[in-house]
Amino acid sequence: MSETSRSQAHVHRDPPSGATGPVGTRGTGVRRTTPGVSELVNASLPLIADWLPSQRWYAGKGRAITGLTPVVGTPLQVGDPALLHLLLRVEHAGDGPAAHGDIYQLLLGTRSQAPTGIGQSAVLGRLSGGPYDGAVLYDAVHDPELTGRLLEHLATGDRFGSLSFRRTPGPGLPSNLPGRASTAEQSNSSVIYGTAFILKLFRRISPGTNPDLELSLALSRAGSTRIPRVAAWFESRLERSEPATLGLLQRYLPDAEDGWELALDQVGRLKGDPSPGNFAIEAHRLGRATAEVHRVLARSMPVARLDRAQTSLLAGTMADRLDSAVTAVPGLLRYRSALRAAFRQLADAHPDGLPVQRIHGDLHLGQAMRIAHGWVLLDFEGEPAKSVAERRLPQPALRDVAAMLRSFDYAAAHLLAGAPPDPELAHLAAAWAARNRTAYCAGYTAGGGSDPAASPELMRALEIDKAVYEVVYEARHRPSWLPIPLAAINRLALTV
Ligand SMILES: Nc1ncnc2c1ncn2[C@@H]1O[C@H](COP(=O)(O)OP(=O)(O)O)[C@@H](O)[C@H]1O
Ligand SMILES: O=P(O)(O)O[C@H]1O[C@H](CO)[C@@H](O[C@H]2O[C@H](CO)[C@@H](O)[C@H](O)[C@H]2O)[C@H](O)[C@H]1O
Repeated sequence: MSETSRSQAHVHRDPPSGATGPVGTRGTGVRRTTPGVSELVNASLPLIADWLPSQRWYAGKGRAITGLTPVVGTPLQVGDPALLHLLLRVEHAGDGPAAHGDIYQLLLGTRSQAPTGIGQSAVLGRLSGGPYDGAVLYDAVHDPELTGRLLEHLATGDRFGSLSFRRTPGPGLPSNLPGRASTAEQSNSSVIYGTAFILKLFRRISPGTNPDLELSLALSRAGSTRIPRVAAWFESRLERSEPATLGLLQRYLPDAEDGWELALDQVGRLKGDPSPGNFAIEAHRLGRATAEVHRVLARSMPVARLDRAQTSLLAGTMADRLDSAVTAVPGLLRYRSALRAAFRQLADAHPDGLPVQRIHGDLHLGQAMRIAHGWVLLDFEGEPAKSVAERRLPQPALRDVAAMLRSFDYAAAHLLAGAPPDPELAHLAAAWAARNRTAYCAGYTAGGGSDPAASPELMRALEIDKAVYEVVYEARHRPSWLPIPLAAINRLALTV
């Protein structure tokens, strides 16, 4: 923590409310306070406060931490190394009086010496005081022995106080695989077990079932092969609310190729290759796969029809999101009236309302993996910036289509980024994006999805809404990428 935030933060050193028994209490649901857990948690808090803001998955960047309060601390292994599972409430300067901060999931390892090969960024520091005085505290995601422990708990369906590990029916899970931390750029943290499984540890925790688990389970249960099969998950009761999903174990796809990487490779070939590959065939297949997933979701989860007033409300939500984005990124102000007009036109174009259903919610090329039998979709969590309640609302299925169209645009724009202006290359990149966007929409329609071309006002509003989200996302996480969605906003505003 910086000196400023350290002086403002108050660290609550009360024992975590759910501190549960040592490993010996597994399976019994018995809760008793383990001697030393609260001392370990308390000794960890100052190190956590320093380390948290630099984590990619930490959503409070730019806001000073004003409080850290342990919610539940569960020792999953004692000794050297020890493994502590911690749910921690983080409060920030500027949180309104009704806000209760954000809850984060931490898996903390302690050892007398840091594990070999662990990167500096995974080490929080040396503990001072408490039962592990002098031991190194680190992010246990990077310790294969300790992540192996988690797989054992998932395999046996253990329970530790409020932590429950749950398996789906089917073949048993191996319990002796060490886990390695994934190096993918992501919003959470993942651990890969051999070539068999991948465990996503959700970092910012909300009460209730995470949409990624909810939708992946619905698709798995419906027999869909368009997602990696769900094998297990774990959850915890937070205060008195329904259990919050903490981790999701799915089949790992070891030979899968990431759609974003494939697209960048194809776009890169536009630079001077006389016979660039034809990605449009893949874009078409991806459109079909998206439609297939939508059809299964529409069969297995609730669908509805927004009436006229609700459609206007949907357009109003987009306008509200634009207004907050303008506050965060004032460069959007000059487009505001054109974009608001596009949202009004969406409502006017659909006087009879719109069909809605559960959707992916944050679809892009990086969420699509190409395996031998075709495309598989990942990460049904929705946009990380939205509340879980918002992410669970049924939406027009074309929202996912519009999001993927933005991704083709991103891949093309990536080719031009940072290079001197080259009108010929810009033309080739724009043509690449247009070709693949068209192929994706054609595949979506051929796969039984509703034809995007039949709803131009809706598609434009959805694409604008996504680009507005991206402007804020890039300003916050990757400022050098901000010109990509801003250029799209400029282009879309000119069509209104
Ligand atoms: N089942 C899987 N098989 C292979 N790779 C995967 C699998 N699930 C995720 N990945 C890899 O991990 C990355 C991040 O996963 P994702 O679910 O999108 O996490 P996050 O929600 O944290 O962004 C993906 O882009 C992909 O490269
Ligand atoms: O995959 P996440 O759930 O972490 O999604 C977030 O990060 C994405 C970037 O990794 C971001 O996607 C944006 O950048 C992509 C290229 O990196 C591009 O293909 C997408 O179209 C664009 O939206 C996503 O918006 C964000 O929620």
